[in-house]
Amino acid sequence: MASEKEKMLTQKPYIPSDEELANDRLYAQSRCFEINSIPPIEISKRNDLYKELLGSYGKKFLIETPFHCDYGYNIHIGENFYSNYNLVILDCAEVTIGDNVMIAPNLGIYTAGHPIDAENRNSGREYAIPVKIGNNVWIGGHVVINPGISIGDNTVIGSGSILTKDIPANVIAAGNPCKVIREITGEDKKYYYKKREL
Ligand SMILES: CC(=O)SCCNC(=O)CCNC(=O)[C@H](O)C(C)(C)COP(=O)(O)OP(=O)(O)OC[C@H]1O[C@@H](n2cnc3c(N)ncnc32)[C@H](O)[C@@H]1OP(=O)(O)O
Repeated sequence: MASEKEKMLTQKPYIPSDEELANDRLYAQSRCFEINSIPPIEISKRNDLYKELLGSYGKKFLIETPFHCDYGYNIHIGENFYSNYNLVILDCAEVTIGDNVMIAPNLGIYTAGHPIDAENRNSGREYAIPVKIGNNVWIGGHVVINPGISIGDNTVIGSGSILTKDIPANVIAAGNPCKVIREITGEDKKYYYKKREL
């Protein structure tokens, strides 16, 4: 019979209070506590702990603190990753982040959820669906990414957005719910912000 962890990792409903999963979370929470307690000047010590926690990572990354996650081993970040303060990743399923991704403060990536029906929900089961962020994506502050969402390459997500559906490549998307505002074109190469020329 599949363990609760196997169920979690294969997108089946699972019981998160299971002992193996509770121990895995305790390990990750303890690592996050250590990471968040390290003075910013000791950045290489902090990065060594991130490397022990994360599933995979590129040669260059900077994840400001505080940082919080559930398991760590389900998080895969590409080359040249930057996250500002207070990144929260509920990585019950895999969270795959491409190369050259920049994240503003207070992003929540939530792979997990609970059944809508109260009786099912009270049974203690939850589910987790992977999240995927492409290459060269910039995500503004105070964004929430729901379970199962993917964001295409080169896309910009506006501050305060709630992602309930996949967002394609090469667009600006924003709002609650997050929708495409416009495509990014060659014209954008001329400016850095609202017709301010580079
Ligand atoms: C890595 C870091 O730490 S970054 C530091 C943190 N910085 C941020 O979080 C800033 C994020 N920036 C934004 O959200 C910006 O609004 C951007 C980059 C997404 C868009 O900027 P612009 O291309 O200049 O878009 P522009 O201002 O022309 O807006 C176009 C339309 O989209 C709307 N819009 C733009 N941003 C958002 C948003 N975040 N939420 C909802 N609507 C938005 C505008 O109101 C406008 O609507 P209208 O056509 O009805 O008037």
